[in-house]
Amino acid sequence: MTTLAITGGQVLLPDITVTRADVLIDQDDGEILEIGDDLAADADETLDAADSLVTPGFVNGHCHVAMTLLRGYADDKPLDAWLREDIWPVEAELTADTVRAGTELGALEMIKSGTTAFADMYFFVPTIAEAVADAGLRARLGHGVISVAKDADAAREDAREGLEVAAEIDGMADGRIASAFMPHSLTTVDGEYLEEFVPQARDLGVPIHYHANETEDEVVPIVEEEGVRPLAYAAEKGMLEDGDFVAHGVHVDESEIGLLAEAGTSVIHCPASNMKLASGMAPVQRMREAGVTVGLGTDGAASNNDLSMLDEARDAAMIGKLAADDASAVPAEAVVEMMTRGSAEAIGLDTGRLEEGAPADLAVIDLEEPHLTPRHDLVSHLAYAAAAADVRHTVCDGQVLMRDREVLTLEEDAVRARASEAAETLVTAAEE
Ligand SMILES: CSC[C@H]1O[C@@H](n2cnc3c(O)ncnc32)[C@H](O)[C@@H]1O
Ligand SMILES: [Zn+2]
Repeated sequence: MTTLAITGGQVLLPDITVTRADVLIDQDDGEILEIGDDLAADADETLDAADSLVTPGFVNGHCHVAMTLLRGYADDKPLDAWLREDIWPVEAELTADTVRAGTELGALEMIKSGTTAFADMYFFVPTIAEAVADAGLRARLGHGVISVAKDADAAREDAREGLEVAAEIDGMADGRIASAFMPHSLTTVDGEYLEEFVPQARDLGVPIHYHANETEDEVVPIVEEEGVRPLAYAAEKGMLEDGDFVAHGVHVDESEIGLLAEAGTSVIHCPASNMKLASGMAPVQRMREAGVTVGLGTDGAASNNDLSMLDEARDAAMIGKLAADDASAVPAEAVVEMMTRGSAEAIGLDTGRLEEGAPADLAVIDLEEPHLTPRHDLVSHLAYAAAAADVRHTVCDGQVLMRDREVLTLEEDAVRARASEAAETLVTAAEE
């Protein structure tokens, strides 16, 4: 057995308390062996965590990782115009090569900001899976299915690809990669395709993930055409079951919150994207009080504009208070839970907690910074004050992905150069 000890740190435990301890890891199994005192002596390798906080690796519950290529490409528009006028035309020019470059850039950014697992909906998913496997991260991936503006054959082919990809990649990278069936949203995939393909996804045993209730513009047509709220419609289509997870859940009413809680379908809250696209404020406090599992996600880098879960945590706490008109709503403990165990449970990956027997996915945050001084409350610092640049080390599945701010699984300069070139190629192709 090869072991790794994280020594001298303060450790964030599953009950969101912090204790002084070392963490001993079995690198062969990728599991935490022990959390306790003086564990360095027996370890083959150590990572110094003095003056640092050892947290579970952050879990980004909803992303479009290769959209790093479109960071800063189109800003300051609402969702529908942004997608139709800017994003979808350029995404039509994506290739496996450009998606690989964008995924590597996103993986680099995630590792540098302490994220060890994420859920992702995009195109060229087998290529994304390979890049994720090589970067050493954990992910649940799926092909984003869209039927609008396609003829029936093309729409059915796209949905079939969603299922085939889910079957192909599930379990890749020694189980670090899982899959899901991912219809883009309830308004961009026609009901007939949901009726045909959702049961097939159930047969495959994968969860369903989709954008839901993100804007009012998405709610109104479903109410008008189907006579029910979107999540009641989703339930009718068999898309609201235990293990399923929706992105956004901004415009949900009490009846829909009840449906989510009853079904065991989770919500991934994406506060930065919701603010930037002016989509609205999700009722996070109400959903949590009703028993809905709420995770946190960045959405793509084109609507955020970064993939830092630490930024997302602060945004979630701030907007959660504003939405509830209550400064005690969505407190630090809640967002720290949401960015770790909450997202992990929502997307169905076994991670997000530091305890014996848990997967060894963690981040070490350097506390020796002016903005993290003094140290009254490290949970408060994680929610409100820590930033991506404070992450010193990142470990996933027992493997060190970043040591002393140097990423070991990706060559940073080369990744940035390839991504810049791919972004240029993509935008040029879209303009021709
Ligand atoms: C079909 S793959 C995923 C698809 O989703 C688009 N997208 C990015 N951000 C959002 C968002 O906030 N709401 C809805 N759709 C979004 C992305 O550009 C891809 O086309
Ligand atoms: Zn999204």
